[in-house]
Amino acid sequence: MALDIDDNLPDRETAGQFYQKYELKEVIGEGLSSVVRKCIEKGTGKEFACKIIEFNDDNQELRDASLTEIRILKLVGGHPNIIDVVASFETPTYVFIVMELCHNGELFDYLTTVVRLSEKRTRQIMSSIFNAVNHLHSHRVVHRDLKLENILMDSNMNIKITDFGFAVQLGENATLYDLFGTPGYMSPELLKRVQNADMPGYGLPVDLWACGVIFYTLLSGSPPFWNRRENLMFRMIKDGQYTMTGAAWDDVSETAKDLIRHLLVVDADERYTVAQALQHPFFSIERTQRRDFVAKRTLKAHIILIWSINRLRTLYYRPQPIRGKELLENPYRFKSYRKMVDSIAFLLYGHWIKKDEHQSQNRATLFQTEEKSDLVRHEQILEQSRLLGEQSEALQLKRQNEMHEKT
Ligand SMILES: Nc1ncnc2c1ncn2[C@@H]1O[C@H](COP(=O)(O)OP(=O)(O)OP(=O)(O)O)[C@@H](O)[C@H]1O
Repeated sequence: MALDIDDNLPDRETAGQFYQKYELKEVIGEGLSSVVRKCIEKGTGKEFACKIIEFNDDNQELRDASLTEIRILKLVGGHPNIIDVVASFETPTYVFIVMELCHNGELFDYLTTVVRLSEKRTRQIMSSIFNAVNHLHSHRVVHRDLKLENILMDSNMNIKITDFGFAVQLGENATLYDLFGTPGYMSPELLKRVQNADMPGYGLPVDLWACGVIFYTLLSGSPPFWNRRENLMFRMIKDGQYTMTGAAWDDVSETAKDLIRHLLVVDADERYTVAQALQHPFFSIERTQRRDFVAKRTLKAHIILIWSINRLRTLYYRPQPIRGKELLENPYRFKSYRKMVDSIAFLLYGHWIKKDEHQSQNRATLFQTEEKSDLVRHEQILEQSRLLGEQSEALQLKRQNEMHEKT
């Protein structure tokens, strides 16, 4: 939603240099320490995003951090999966970072609309993320805040890593000690170090842990580590306590799960590096599919294809019988009902719930949500269930009629 663009705009006198070149437009995002607005380059009419960081005399730390962010962005710029910075401006009270504009927003919002992604789409996204991380790590830059909200999508749905506010460039053999990041994505070694000064520092592997969390969340629609009580969630992280069971994982390949297991490894020395992740068979599936023409294999593929089409057709005309008792015990077993339960849960809670046997996790509460079970919601739920029920009955009837016509 576009906010009033005259609210809290940096004044034109102090930020004259910026205003000579750009015109600020509506707010498109907000962080803890910044506001991001759309802006137009006056000479060309091109659209960009502008991150505006405001600080006062008491907050020189924020100013220094913003300047480090710009330095790092310029150092790693030019990679197709890292946000491009086109200009930056400093005044005594503001820093402006002008970046390419990502029209399709955050990966987080995209995932919220589709609930979870196919393995194929996840492969494309994770490949882009790992390629970007590979580029960062080749410069010894550790991002420290990789998460779904910091991964943007441009107008072609290409992935762009952004928000380098916590990023640092490590010296040779240097390690880090401070608490930076977002709770659900923090690595065990970072948490252990913060709680115990005798523990060694942390480094590049924290980004691979965060990649594991993102990977897991894309495939299942829920985060691997979640508990309403943060200290319990931190315990789960430190123990590497997560599962890949439940309906969401049924059709995920062993290859994908194997890569997740190599990323969510508590011991940072045992965890995959980004180079190892990129070499994993999960990413060679598409490469191996592009093989040379072999007549026997092609014939076999065609036979399987025809068999599958016939099977699908049979399934369509003869829908799987739904037994009442089974439906009551495990509605998720039936695809048609899975969607209905999801929609009702979404209306009730205002966010997606995790569908595993414990019913204990949900993705969005990790990023704060409130239960929205007021009267209006209940009305909506009843209406939604009624409509879904009608739709399902109508579909069954239609199929039966089609069956009759065919026989
Ligand atoms: N280039 C861009 N194109 C489109 N939207 C953007 C762009 N850059 C940032 N945003 C939006 O603005 C939000 C805040 O930006 P960013 O994460 O860089 O700010 P921040 O102050 O560092 O945030 P945080 O407090 O989460 O660390 C992003 O999550 C995104 O929704």
